[in-house]
Amino acid sequence: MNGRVFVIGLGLIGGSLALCIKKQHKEVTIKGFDINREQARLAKMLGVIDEAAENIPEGAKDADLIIISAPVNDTKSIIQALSNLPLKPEVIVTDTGSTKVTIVNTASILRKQGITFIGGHPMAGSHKSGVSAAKEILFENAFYLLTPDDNVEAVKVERLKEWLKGTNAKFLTIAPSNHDYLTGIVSHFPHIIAASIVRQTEKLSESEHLIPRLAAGGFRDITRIASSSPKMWKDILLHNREVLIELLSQWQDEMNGVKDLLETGNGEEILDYFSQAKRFRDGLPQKEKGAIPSFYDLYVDVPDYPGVVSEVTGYLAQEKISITNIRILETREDIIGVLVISFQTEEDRERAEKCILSYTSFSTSYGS
Ligand SMILES: NC(=O)C1=CN([C@@H]2O[C@H](COP(=O)(O)OP(=O)(O)OC[C@H]3O[C@@H](n4cnc5c(N)ncnc54)[C@H](O)[C@@H]3O)[C@@H](O)[C@H]2O)C=CC1
Ligand SMILES: O=C(O)C(=O)Cc1ccc(O)cc1
Repeated sequence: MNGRVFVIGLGLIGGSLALCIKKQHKEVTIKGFDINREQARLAKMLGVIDEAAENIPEGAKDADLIIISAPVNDTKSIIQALSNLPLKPEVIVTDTGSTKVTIVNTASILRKQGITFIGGHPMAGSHKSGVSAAKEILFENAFYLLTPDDNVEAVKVERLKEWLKGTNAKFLTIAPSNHDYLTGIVSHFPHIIAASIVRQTEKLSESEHLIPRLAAGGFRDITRIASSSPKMWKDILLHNREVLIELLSQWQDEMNGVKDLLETGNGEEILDYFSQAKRFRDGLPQKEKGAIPSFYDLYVDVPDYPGVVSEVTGYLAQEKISITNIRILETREDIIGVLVISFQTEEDRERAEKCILSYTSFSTSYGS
């Protein structure tokens, strides 16, 4: 496709979408604007956008596609600002916000002026923020939820999907309220729980100084998302209050149930509690990237001798397999047990496994 794209909010998601669009549609010109001039400057320097706009009116006036990728409350104000501007009549305006009801309602102001707004939410990301974390592979295989109104022509939705084809995401159309309910369950609520576990641990560590050093492995896995942008999550919680309040009530009942199990000390029921959780967790589709994306992790059981980590990464480098992350699961402090190496694609993980098995006798697995 040819034309002009304007991205407002040049962070992780806006930057990644700009990269995807440029990869697929080489002829387009991508302009960007960020309220934080440093992010805009960085976006231009990294080649994420072609030009930085001075302000929203300048970037919006001749755009064929406008993508708003700011925190959800700022998205509301940006929609309001766009509604006061002369836009191309055929422009498509979309957003990437993690909530949809409030945003889609706010966008009725654009619809009244004959401007097409299609709510969007690419359900992949990370706890990192900012354009420097942007990558064109971020949305590969992830769900990309779209919430067009009934009066949006199907051809416009198809055009938006064509613009976003380079994401290699799976598009799914859904009603805004259903969106907020479902993402409340699988994405927003887990963020509250992760933050609450970290906060409880922080309080307890005031009197137990060993806690931060012991908080490895599972603690880090379950709390990774507590390192996400506080501003972004403040906005999301405020937009999805009702759903989250209901989920919190259910969670409190769930926790009271666990407390009862502990008080009665019924081993059979405790076993059943964990077994049922394991059954559902193990049954989740592994190839699917959900709201909480998994990277393609390879677990390598390594013996503990000096240089074992660089030995493994050296083999991968020889075969030109890039890794996105590497960490050590410690079974005992200072003793390497398992290396967890993350890859961007499933294919890279498979190649890496073959490579490690051919050079070493270490055992490997995909975890689950
Ligand atoms: N981080 C994630 O994993 C995901 C985030 N989202 C949603 O996408 C949106 C963007 O998130 P990220 O890119 O992660 O955040 P980010 O923090 O990396 O980037 C947001 C950018 O928007 C800019 N911004 C804020 N107000 C602005 C305004 N009025 N005008 C222009 N720029 C403005 C900020 O300066 C920042 O550079 C949010 O609505 C978020 O809920 C959706 C999917 C995943
Ligand atoms: O880092 C993670 O695992 C996330 O949870 C990413 C994420 C954040 C917000 C979304 O709306 C969708 C995905």
